[in-house]
Amino acid sequence: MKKIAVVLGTRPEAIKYGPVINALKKDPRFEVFIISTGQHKEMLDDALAVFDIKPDYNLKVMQPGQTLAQITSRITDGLAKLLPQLKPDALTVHGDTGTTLAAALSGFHHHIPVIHIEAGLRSGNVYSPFPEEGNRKLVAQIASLHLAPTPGNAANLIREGIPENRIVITGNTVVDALLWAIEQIPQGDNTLLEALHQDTRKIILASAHRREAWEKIPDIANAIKVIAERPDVRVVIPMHKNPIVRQAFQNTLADMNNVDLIEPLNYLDFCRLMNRADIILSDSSGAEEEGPTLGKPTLILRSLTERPEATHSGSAILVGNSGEQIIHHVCRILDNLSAFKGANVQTDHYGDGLATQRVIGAIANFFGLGPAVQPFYCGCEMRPNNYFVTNAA
Ligand SMILES: CC(=O)N[C@H]1[C@@H](OP(=O)(O)OP(=O)(O)OC[C@H]2O[C@@H](n3ccc(=O)[nH]c3=O)[C@H](O)[C@@H]2O)O[C@H](CO)[C@@H](O)[C@@H]1O
Repeated sequence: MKKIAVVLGTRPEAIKYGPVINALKKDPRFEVFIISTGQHKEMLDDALAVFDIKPDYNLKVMQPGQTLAQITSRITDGLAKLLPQLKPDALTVHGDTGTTLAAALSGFHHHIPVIHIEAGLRSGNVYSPFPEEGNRKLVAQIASLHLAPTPGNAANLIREGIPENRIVITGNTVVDALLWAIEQIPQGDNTLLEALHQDTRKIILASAHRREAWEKIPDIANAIKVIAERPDVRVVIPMHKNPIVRQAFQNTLADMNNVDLIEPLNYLDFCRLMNRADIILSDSSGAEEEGPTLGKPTLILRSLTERPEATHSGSAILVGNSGEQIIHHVCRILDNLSAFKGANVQTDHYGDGLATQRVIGAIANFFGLGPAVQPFYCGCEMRPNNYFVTNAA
């Protein structure tokens, strides 16, 4: 039996790891230790609870106003105490957060093979997103096994000199989490969600929270205000816990009666909300993957992305964060919704719901405990819809 240390610290890591942790726990070939760094606090615990997961260890690094240097040093320090006791055969990290980089570095320091899930995403600009692009590039240099969600992600790694036999294309486990979540029967009442299902207006799910967008959030909020003046729309904004983000939305939108400024939702309710939405307008990486998977017109509030599959096929569009562009694109899609719904929009850019199985298979194969895995192939290049491109004004 191989001992696997799973390290995570943020809400999106919990969501994307959820199905993987539960599958690893059921697999008799592995013994799993879940180590939370606590980089996000409440949001992480809420997301883990959805998958019924409790960390075995918590490094509790979160402190108000902490710097990247402090996060990194507290995590490496905490793991330096824990890893020699646990003696794992491998350490898994996910994506590109501060937790990801610090945990990978700790694995390296202790000569423990690092398995990188969601490897190979690249925006091409090391400072954008910051620090995530740098984090994932650095982890690629340390990892022993690279689990790339898409063929494009694998190609990025090969271009950087990572040996092909260390890369497996798995699909993204967020698709597995999402497909599972929308099948779940809602627990408890969410009166807003019930109301939205009865509401005949067009529902826009909007959010923005990225570090690089903080100073633009007032512009984004002003653009949403203009859009919300249309009588045929209702805008729902689950606000991130960050006070800068909340203040900017509240200052501009608190008085609008067709804008709902709400607290973050648990993952199951958030998936129901995405499923009800007619348009998703967001700078969240999760939304970039989840929106196109649900076949929703997804407008990305960024000027570059490390997830270009949906924008290449035309199922999503990069609108940047200038108010004028946001208003233009949202109104264009609002006025063409029936055409979008009738179009054969590609939904399998990021996965087919079998990524977890491939991730577990690839880890087993890495240890010689199972056969090689058949890679995920999304056919992105083969089936462009170009909905947004052909309909661009
Ligand atoms: C700061 C940070 O950690 N950023 C990372 C985060 O970005 P990302 O911007 O996606 O992070 P978010 O904190 O928005 O989390 C997104 C996830 O949370 C869910 N959700 C969102 C709102 C809500 O009210 N309830 C809820 O459950 C979404 O369905 C999604 O799965 O994850 C990405 C991987 O996916 C990484 O590339 C980013 O570096």
